[in-house]
Amino acid sequence: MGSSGQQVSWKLADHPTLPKGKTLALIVLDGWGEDKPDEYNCIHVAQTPTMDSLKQGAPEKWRLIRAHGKAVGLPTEDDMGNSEVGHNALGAGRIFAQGAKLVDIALASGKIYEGEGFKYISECFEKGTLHLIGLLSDGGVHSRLDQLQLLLKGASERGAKRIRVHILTDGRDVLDGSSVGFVETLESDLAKLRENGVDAQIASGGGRMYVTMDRYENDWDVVKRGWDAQVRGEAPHKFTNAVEAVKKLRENANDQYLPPFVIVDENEKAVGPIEDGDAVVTFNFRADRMVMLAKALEYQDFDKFDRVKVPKIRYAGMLQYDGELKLPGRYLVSPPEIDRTSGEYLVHNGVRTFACSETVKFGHVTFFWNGNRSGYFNPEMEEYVEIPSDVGITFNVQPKMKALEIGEKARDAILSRKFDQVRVNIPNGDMVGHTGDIQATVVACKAADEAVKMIIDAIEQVGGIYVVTADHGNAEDMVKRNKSGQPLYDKSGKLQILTSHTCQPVPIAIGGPGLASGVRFRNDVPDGGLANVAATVMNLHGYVAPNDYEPTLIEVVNN
Ligand SMILES: O=C(O)[C@H](O)COP(=O)(O)O
Ligand SMILES: [Mn+2]
Ligand SMILES: [Mn+2]
Repeated sequence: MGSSGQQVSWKLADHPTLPKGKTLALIVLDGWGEDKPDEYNCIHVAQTPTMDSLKQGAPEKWRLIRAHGKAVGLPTEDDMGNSEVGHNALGAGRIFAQGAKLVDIALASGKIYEGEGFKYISECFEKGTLHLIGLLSDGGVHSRLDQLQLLLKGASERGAKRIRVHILTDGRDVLDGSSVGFVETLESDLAKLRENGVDAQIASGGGRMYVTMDRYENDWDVVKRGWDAQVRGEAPHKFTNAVEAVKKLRENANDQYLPPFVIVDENEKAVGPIEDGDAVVTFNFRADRMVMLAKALEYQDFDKFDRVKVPKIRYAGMLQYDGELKLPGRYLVSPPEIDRTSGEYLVHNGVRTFACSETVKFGHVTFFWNGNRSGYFNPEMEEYVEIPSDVGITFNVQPKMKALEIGEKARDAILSRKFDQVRVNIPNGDMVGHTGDIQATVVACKAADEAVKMIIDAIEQVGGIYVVTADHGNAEDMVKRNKSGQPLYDKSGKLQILTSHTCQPVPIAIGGPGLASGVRFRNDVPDGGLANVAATVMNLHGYVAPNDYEPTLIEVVNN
């Protein structure tokens, strides 16, 4: 059954000319966009002979596709792409209105306050405190400040009398250093609420990569540090004012890595630990970096760290973060219903699938790829392999990450001939790009290129096909620029480093000895984007995609 309750016909039609049974490697380079060559384009600076040679195949075997804005279901063309929406589009073959947009719509119409989730938490407003936990920035990747502002206003108008905000500073989807301004804005909003008789304050905080927002269970200590501050009111740093806290802590760390702090009153008492009878909302719409906290808040049996205190709360996510685990059970906005993904179709049609990445991107080629569902569709047909990521480091100190190991696992899976599709995410360009370290990102891009070579070589050996693409840009531009493209400097003359993704298109290349002659990119889908890749891949497996999928990027010409 489909999620709409309709019977789904899983059988795919045979492609009129393309054969089945070719081993296909599907390589996603994370954070690998196309941009003009200059010294801040780390992909250009790095030695990337494999990707360079693929580019020689343009326009028939190499082209660019869109990976940001409306092409991936984001609200506007100014929204950069990200891994969630990118892998959702790649896997699902259709464009779904994504969390950012769904929350915008629910807030604008007021429907957010009419749903089960809000009713559930609002029953605590009379006696308890409303806690809002999430990423404080306007990055639009995991959360957005304006959505938090509307929620604060809406909740207070609907009876919340005591509100505590637990902030996570960004500097990863937005410029490092911007956290101070976001905290100032939030403080002035909370002051206005106080003037209107609502007891509203920031209660705790910390940098997103060090506090709370780990993903795919890479390092539970990150979540524990947040728990101690948010729930227990305990942290190594205590301040009476959040702006002062962030300014002070920034002396020794950047926004992403600020240590945890709590706000205390004049008696050194934490102003907002979470207590019995309180309501909690995690206001990020994106799933991956909220799932771990959601588990800690929701599960009775929980053994990932000692929570010490487990208050009886009413908890809702901004969205439901995991459709398979139904986590959390209560949420303010229904998530996009990403059903009938290409992975599910292909498994039903006998395509044996192998997927692999290292921990920090593992869920991208599994969970996001499969429409935000954890687990297998059919464990007999699929194998997902996770290579443990390094823990407790910033990736500029290990820019090669596990690219080689991912390449080896994919190579072995291809050579085993046990799989029809071998799918990987190679994280380097993105994870090192986010650190803002240009030299390290150059090393990262070279390592990613070497991993691609290893996989393509294996495909050569088995007579298979490769598809190489990316989920969004990052490493191809490491500086903030003005409208005419010139790098920007701050007041002290320092280059403004861009740690975030970009709005650039990404490459897609096809090839390999198994690619039937006459297969080439069509030139009648000039606006093609990530969502067009699924139908393309289905063709290369010998099938025609379902009618409602975005059109394939390839055609077969007689030669
Ligand atoms: O979560 C992150 O690391 C960033 O906010 C976005 O990066 P990703 O979309 O590539 O994961
Ligand atoms: Mn990504
Ligand atoms: Mn990223």
